Amino acid sequence: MGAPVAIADVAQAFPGRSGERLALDGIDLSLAPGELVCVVGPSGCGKSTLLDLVAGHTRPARGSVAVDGSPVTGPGPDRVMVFQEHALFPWLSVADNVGFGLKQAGVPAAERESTVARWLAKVGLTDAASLHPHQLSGGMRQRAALARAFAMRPAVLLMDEPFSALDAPSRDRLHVELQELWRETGTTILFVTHNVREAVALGDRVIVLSSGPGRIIGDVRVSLARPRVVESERVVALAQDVRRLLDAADQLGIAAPRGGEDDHVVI
Ligand SMILES: Nc1ncnc2c1ncn2[C@@H]1O[C@H](COP(=O)(O)OP(=O)(O)OP(=O)(O)O)[C@@H](O)[C@H]1O
Repeated sequence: MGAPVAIADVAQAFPGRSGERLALDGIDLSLAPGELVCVVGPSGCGKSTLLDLVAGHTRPARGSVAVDGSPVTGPGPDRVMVFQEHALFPWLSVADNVGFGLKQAGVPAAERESTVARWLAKVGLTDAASLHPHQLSGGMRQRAALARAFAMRPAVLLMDEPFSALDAPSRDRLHVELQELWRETGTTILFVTHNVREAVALGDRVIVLSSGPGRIIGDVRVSLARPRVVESERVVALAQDVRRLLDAADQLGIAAPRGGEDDHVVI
């Protein structure tokens, strides 16, 4: 079996005003088993495009994407995505949402029930099992989405800015909870964010992307003790180093994060 994620010389292009426009170029990235890798970069640098390629929603214009040694040719239950918007089904209870993927995968009812109960307990939603998504807070909804994703035991969990819409206290709590769930399950995670501190707080590595087209300009190993929080002094210091990388790329004209309102990268 190969690396959980192996991306080799990938480019992706989309139709632009004057022909094809490169969104990603020369992307080489491998994740080790159980690694939590964060990808950070300015708005439009291709972070979601990268996740879509691993999820199999799109095929690369060039290069290859493989998961556990098999080329990605389309979506599959081995790759589960968690989005900024929770994407829970509003007409299903929390328990049925968490069990939805298991049901689709043909897991027998008894096993499904015990798996759902276990995951609801892990994310602290046992008492909310019969509620519907509109009855939950934003943090509870994202915890339900996490439970649904982890319950599938994916080879790779793909996370696209899952906590960006939350208030700071909920986000901080979920940072710690995610690190606990990740440690306990050994899941390989590819986590996309525009928040540099979040990337440093969560990642074993932080992959820094430039934009226009998205290229890897940094691969920063983070070896601080866990669980980490975004306010920790050492996280803030390392986030500043990453930010300097982005600024240097900007000055060299190979990235486009400008300080100011339009700069989507936050620290
Ligand atoms: N389906 C598509 N058709 C045309 N262009 C696209 C498509 N998807 C993405 N793009 C373009 O590719 C580039 C990268 O987009 P992508 O959404 O991956 O960036 P991002 O880093 O995730 O941005 P953000 O942080 O704002 O979510 C952008 O210029 C975007 O306009």
